[in-house]
Amino acid sequence: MPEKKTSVQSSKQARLRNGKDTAQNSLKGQMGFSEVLLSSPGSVLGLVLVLLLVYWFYKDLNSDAGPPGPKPLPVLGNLLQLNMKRPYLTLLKFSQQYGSVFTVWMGPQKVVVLAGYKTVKEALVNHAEVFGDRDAVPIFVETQDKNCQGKPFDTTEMMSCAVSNIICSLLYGNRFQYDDSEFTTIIASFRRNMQLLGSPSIQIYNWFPWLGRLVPNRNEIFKQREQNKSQVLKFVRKLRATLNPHMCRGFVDAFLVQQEKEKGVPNSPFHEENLAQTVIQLFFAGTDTTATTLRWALLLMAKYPHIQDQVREEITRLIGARQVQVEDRKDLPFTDAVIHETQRFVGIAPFGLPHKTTKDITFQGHFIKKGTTIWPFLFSVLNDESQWENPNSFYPAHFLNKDGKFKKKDAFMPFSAGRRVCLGEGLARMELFIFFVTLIQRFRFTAQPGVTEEELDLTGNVGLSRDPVEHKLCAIPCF
Ligand code: HEM
Repeated sequence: MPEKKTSVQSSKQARLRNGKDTAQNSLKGQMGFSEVLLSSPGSVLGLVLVLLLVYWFYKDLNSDAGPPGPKPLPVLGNLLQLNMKRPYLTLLKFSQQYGSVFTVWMGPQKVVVLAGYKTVKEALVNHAEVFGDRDAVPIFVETQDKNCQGKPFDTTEMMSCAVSNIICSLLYGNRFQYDDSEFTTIIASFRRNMQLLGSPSIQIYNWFPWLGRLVPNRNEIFKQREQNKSQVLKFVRKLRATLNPHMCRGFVDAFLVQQEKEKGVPNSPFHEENLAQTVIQLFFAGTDTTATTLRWALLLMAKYPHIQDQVREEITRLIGARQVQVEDRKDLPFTDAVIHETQRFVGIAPFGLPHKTTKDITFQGHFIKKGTTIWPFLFSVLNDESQWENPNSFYPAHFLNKDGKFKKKDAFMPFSAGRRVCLGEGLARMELFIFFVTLIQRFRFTAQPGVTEEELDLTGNVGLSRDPVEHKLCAIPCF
């Protein structure tokens, strides 16, 4: 495959990813800490009082030894230096300044950030035990208890429904029609929760959990969580009523069968609360990540139609119109490379999830205390210049050798690595392949009329994950 066709230099994207965007873009893109607080005037007075009260508590913020980093302010830490809409850009700049192991203070919370492939791999794989604990995220802890016919459409709902149905099949042994109001209500409620969880005010809440009810989105999350839980328990009741222990329809059935066996066992984990939480977590972890990656993939295909043509040509040549199977992956190296490059390029989970050290460790010459919050900075691994030829471009050739065969890359870590590697990696990879091939087999994706390919925006918004900015695409049937 000619290199010219697969290397797409997106200079605007490159500047953004390097944190050197124009003044105009950074003004547009930045939402400062103070702006977020002032958007909720009722909380300002309370916040000032609380800040004064806790000042003495954090006054020795600077005295803790550990990896270097930008100088923090008392209580606020480094928040004022942080681009709240694109925090990964600030962290990339810090990593250039302070090296691959550095400290930032997210308000009063000390975070050690691990940046770049070599460092993240050394920590998560070579020291898997020490860096393998999950750190608690306050908002998670507290809430634990069409047919478009070529017309422009927002890909969000369609993708969420398709991917959620996979999780529904695994959990309930059942999938839903896209117009089933029970299903669309669940999807809408989960999506709203995802938006709230990724909102700047909830990020601030996670650093200052004592703000509690002053953060309005937190209260809505609690309400949504309760709704999600009662919806899940409603499904569980239906499944319990028709349970056949000899024919499990899905995870919930298997759980209920085990619950029956453990009746009377003290402290058995097989109780209703655990079941509801597990189902909710699998929905959260398994829907939005995969659906958003697929939305990015289609957006990239609309942006770079010559790459889309190459994918379709390969699919048509090798599997034609028949239904794709997982085993076809090995025969579709270019398609596989495009999917991998999509995941690398978009870095859907820029910071992974927080980890915590299980004991004191001296890592790359820096002392890190037991119990320190660790951020494996996956975005920096997926953009590490020492590992990727064109880190700032959408360049499927990253995953192809000179003969056009698929080439594995160790620095491909969108699912993280080590003890806490994504539980759903195998499922997600399967879903991405089957959905992507099926969609490209049947439709040509383009920008909506009046929007040029150049105008399709690849900037992305970071909440809980890195989402594409709102956009519409056209899906034109290929036959
Ligand atoms: C493109 C899709 C996906 C991406 C990019 C992704 C990425 C990640 C990442 C970066 C983590 C954090 C790992 C760490 O802490 O080091 C994670 C954790 C997790 N993921 Fe995924 N994920 C995806 C899909 C899924 C799916 C489909 C499921 C389930 C069905 C799932 C379930 C989980 C769970 C349960 C965890 C927590 C594991 C733990 O705490 O040990 N993920 N994922």
